[in-house]
Amino acid sequence: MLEKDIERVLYSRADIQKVNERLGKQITADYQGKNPLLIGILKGAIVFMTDLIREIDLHVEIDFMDVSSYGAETISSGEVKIIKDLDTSVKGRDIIIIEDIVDTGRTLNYLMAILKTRQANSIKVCTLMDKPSRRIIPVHSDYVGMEVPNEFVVGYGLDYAEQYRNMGSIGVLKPEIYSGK
Ligand SMILES: O=P(O)(O)OC[C@H]1O[C@H](OP(=O)(O)OP(=O)(O)O)[C@H](O)[C@@H]1O
Ligand code: HPA
Ligand SMILES: [Mg+2]
Repeated sequence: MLEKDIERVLYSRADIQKVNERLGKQITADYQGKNPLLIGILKGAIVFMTDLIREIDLHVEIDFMDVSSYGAETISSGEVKIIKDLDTSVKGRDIIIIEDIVDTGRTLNYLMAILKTRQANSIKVCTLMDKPSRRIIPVHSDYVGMEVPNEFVVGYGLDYAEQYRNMGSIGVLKPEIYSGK
């Protein structure tokens, strides 16, 4: 039903699962003997994060932050604010920020600036998708699932006007969806 609004599927559920397995193995290898704190960035990262953590064969903890810059538009307003802060102290912890997508880089840049002041032992970033063609602020991601073209993508946690987060695949919407038909 949801996929009828999709013009082009970029990644199927099976494609995404393979990416999650690869990222999970990398993180498992890199954090041997550690107990990383995975910080999911609401709301987009939740679907990815729930699948990714089950591919990590380590003791991990999870927490969430909501730092929002987009309204119902597909273009960023440029404004970033904290909607929900962490419940856990990151002092001395090895933290991994979990994002669904890095687009302009504004959200990640803001998050890094905040988290760097909190004395974590290490800070790394794992993003399912990277859209480097849209970057406004240079940011570094340590684990990247896939690079996506300069198109607005939905599904697997990513929304258009809060819809399509529950679609299993990732794709590009038909233009008529934006024009309200
Ligand atoms: O690199 P940027 O241009 O900052 O864009 C990336 C951010 O935008 C989206 O979140 P959004 O603010 O839409 O909130 P949501 O996750 O609740 O949809 C996405 O989940 C990233 O957090
Ligand atoms: N889709 C959904 N949400 C987003 C995107 C995107 O391509 N880029 C930044 N937030
Ligand atoms: Mg959004």
